[in-house]
Amino acid sequence: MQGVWTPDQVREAEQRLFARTPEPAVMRRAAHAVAVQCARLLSEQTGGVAGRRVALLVGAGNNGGDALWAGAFLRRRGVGVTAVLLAPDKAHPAGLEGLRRAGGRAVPAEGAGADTTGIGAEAADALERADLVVDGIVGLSARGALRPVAAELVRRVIVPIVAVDLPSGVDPTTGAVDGPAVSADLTVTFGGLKPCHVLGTGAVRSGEVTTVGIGVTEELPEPELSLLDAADIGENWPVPGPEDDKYSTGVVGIAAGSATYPGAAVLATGAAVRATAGMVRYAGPAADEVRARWPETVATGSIGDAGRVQAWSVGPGIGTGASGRDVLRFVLESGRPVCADADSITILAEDEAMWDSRDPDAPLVLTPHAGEFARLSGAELGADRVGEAREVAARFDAFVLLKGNTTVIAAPDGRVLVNDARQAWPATAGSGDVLTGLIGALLATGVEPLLTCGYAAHVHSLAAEIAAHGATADGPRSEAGAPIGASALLDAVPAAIRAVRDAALPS
Ligand SMILES: NC(=O)C1=CN([C@@H]2O[C@H](COP(=O)(O)OP(=O)(O)OC[C@H]3O[C@@H](n4cnc5c(N)ncnc54)[C@H](O)[C@@H]3O)[C@@H](O)[C@H]2O)[C@@H](O)CC1
Ligand SMILES: Nc1ncnc2c1ncn2[C@@H]1O[C@H](COP(=O)(O)OP(=O)(O)O)[C@@H](O)[C@H]1O
Ligand SMILES: [K+]
Repeated sequence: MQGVWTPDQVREAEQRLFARTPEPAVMRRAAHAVAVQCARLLSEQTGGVAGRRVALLVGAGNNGGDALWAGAFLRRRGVGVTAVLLAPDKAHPAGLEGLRRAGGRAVPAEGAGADTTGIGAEAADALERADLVVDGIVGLSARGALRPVAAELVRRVIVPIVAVDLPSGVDPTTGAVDGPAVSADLTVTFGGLKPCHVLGTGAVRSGEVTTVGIGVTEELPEPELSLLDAADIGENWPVPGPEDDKYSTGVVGIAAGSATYPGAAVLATGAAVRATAGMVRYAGPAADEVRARWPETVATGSIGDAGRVQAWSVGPGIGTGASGRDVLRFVLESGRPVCADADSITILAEDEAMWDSRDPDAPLVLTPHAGEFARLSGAELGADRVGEAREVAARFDAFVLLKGNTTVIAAPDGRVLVNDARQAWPATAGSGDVLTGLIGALLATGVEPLLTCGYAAHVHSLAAEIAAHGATADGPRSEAGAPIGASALLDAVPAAIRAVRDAALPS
């Protein structure tokens, strides 16, 4: 499990560190780590370090200070370093002095010989000749997108960019980008990951992320968010043991689909069949279709005849009319853990009385996409997906899995897990039905709901990736991949489970 800390948590940890280690020494540690990574990248990209050229984009604060000190370290390794100062009067004085002492030079971003964009001739020249650019424009104190001059400098860069702490222009707390921003090849961050490295567009803009401790890590509190590793999941994915039978490994009920939408039933049921070893019961109007596709399922036309289950997945394709409401009421009253998806979320959002059916002691998982989330919360989803998911989870005393490229999972007690898909292949109709089936199956085996959602989201996105890139049985793995449908995603679920379980094997 990897922790993610908010900018405020990191700042407070830094203050505790400064009581032991003076601030300039901490900054030099941070800058040295940036320089080491720059040298590595220069070496990989150009075959050497000495004699190469680096341009530093330097803003008004300590982030710019880090970049200037990193430039001083690089200068000592024979790199030609030019700092392009966005705010020459405010550039970190000690860093600037350090760079100059080491033989580096500094030029204003808006200097003499400016063209119509306002960029000075020396700054333009430094960028044109650079083998690598360091982004020290703004760090933890960033607000909003890059301002015009910084945006113009960044637009001109055609070589790899190393971001100091985070890619400038990305919101540190939400990962949102609402205008020009840096796209880094590598981000060197300090103390621990911040939300912008793992959420939304920020995760993409960060490129490869390297975390260096610089003494801050030891001072950090409990993380604000966590990411699960494949090994965490593989180690705990429920598989049958010698004493198990089909009941002890969990019986899940799937209440999904309708005459109009039998596919939702087939996909959700199939996911449950593939996720865990126990038994899958299906109840609903698509019983014939489900039986035909999944003969191992115990299928019935009516929810009242479904039989005993340890958890329910309800919602995909049930409709929001009277029959859908009856089905939802039945599972909420069952006292079993419930994963409520799709139409059942819409019903819960519209009909306050439906909540009265809920057994308050049974965990409820809600799996909205952005539109369904807006119905629940009462407003369009904003940039702060973590904050909003946490708020809705607390309000409804439910586990909320907010879907998207980055899936945010919030527990009612405030814990948050994040799954970054790092690709978008699951963005296909019916893939949510597969996720519902995975979650129900894990809940039935007794996995704790927050972890259930984390495991399911990870395996779901990994299955999509495996399917898109070609499972081994289909031939050689493709680097580029191709679009998939939800059925292909479902077919790749066992391969994804095998991959996470293999990741947990002792090496
Ligand atoms: N406190 C310390 O000594 C340490 C700080 N560190 C560095 O310091 C950074 C934080 O430094 P600061 O708090 O001084 O602030 P930043 O360097 O993040 O920001 C500086 C200033 O940039 C301006 N700014 C905000 N948004 C902008 C935008 N969109 N475009 C252009 N300018 C914008 C603001 O006026 C802000 O005060 C960290 O990200 C890290 O890189 C590291 O050196 C570790 C130690
Ligand atoms: N751009 C994307 N990148 C990665 N995953 C995505 C993206 N868009 C959607 N997903 C995932 O695909 C699934 C879609 O679910 P949902 O919207 O309920 O679809 P449906 O109702 O058609 O089954 C969710 O697991 C979601 O997290
Ligand atoms: K930066």
